[in-house]
Amino acid sequence: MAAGTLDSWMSAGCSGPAKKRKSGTAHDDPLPTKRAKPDTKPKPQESTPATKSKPEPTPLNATPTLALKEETGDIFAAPPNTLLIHACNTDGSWSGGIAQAFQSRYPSAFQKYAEHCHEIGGAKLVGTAQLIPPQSGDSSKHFVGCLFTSRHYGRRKDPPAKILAATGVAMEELLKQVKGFNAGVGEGERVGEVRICRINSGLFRVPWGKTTAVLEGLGVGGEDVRVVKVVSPPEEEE
Ligand SMILES: Nc1ncnc2c1ncn2[C@@H]1O[C@H](COP(=O)(O)OP(=O)(O)OC[C@H]2O[C@H](OP(=O)(O)O)[C@H](O)[C@@H]2O)[C@@H](O)[C@H]1O
Repeated sequence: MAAGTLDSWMSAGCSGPAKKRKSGTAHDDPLPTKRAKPDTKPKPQESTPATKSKPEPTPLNATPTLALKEETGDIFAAPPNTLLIHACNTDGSWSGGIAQAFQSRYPSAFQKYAEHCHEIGGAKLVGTAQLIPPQSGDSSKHFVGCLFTSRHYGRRKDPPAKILAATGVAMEELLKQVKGFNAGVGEGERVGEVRICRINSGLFRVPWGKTTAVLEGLGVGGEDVRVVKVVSPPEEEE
């Protein structure tokens, strides 16, 4: 299922949500199905009846998109219930880059991730996400969000276009998982702040600006999460 979703997302140009794109990009939406209702109301002060051929302007904020707020600091120095997001391979390895730091801080979350990879594994996981709630054995009460953006790691990592396509659908899925999780627990247990590192830009070698464009193109109209903090160490400041 994930592969089909990913393929359709890629064929849509890898620059925003594929299936659920609403009215954010007017130029490639020639059939405004949402406005299919016949307009029976008389239009006051319509001077030229021939205005039908004129495209209706897309209302501002019709589809809110994900906002990224860049900050410098330590992503892990976060309040309880913060969700920390990073990019993962599907091989069950957090052995390099920031993933290694996740493994040492959240060994129980790592176990959940590794089990998930071994149970499902392979191509089926690419373009999906895993929300891991705080685990009692871990050092901080943080959620870990895994975006499966490449099947493998190292020299066998996926090419950038595929990683970017997987990133969009994986993030959409993660936001849905957050909404589902929040709906089932009390206020004190819900996901609070959401943080992400500059995913894909290190070992996966995808320029951060390309990932930013994908994430900022995601529609978040129905989601609990609309803002994500991008927290980077000082040496990455631009
Ligand atoms: N300790 C630290 N504290 C704070 N920020 C740190 C940091 N270390 C690195 N960063 C920054 O965090 C961003 C992402 O860079 P990364 O290279 O981590 O990840 P990526 O998303 O490109 O690639 C994912 C694959 O890397 C991993 O390692 P393995 O393949 O398992 O070996 C995974 O498992 C995946 O497979 C960049 O801004 C880094 O500067």
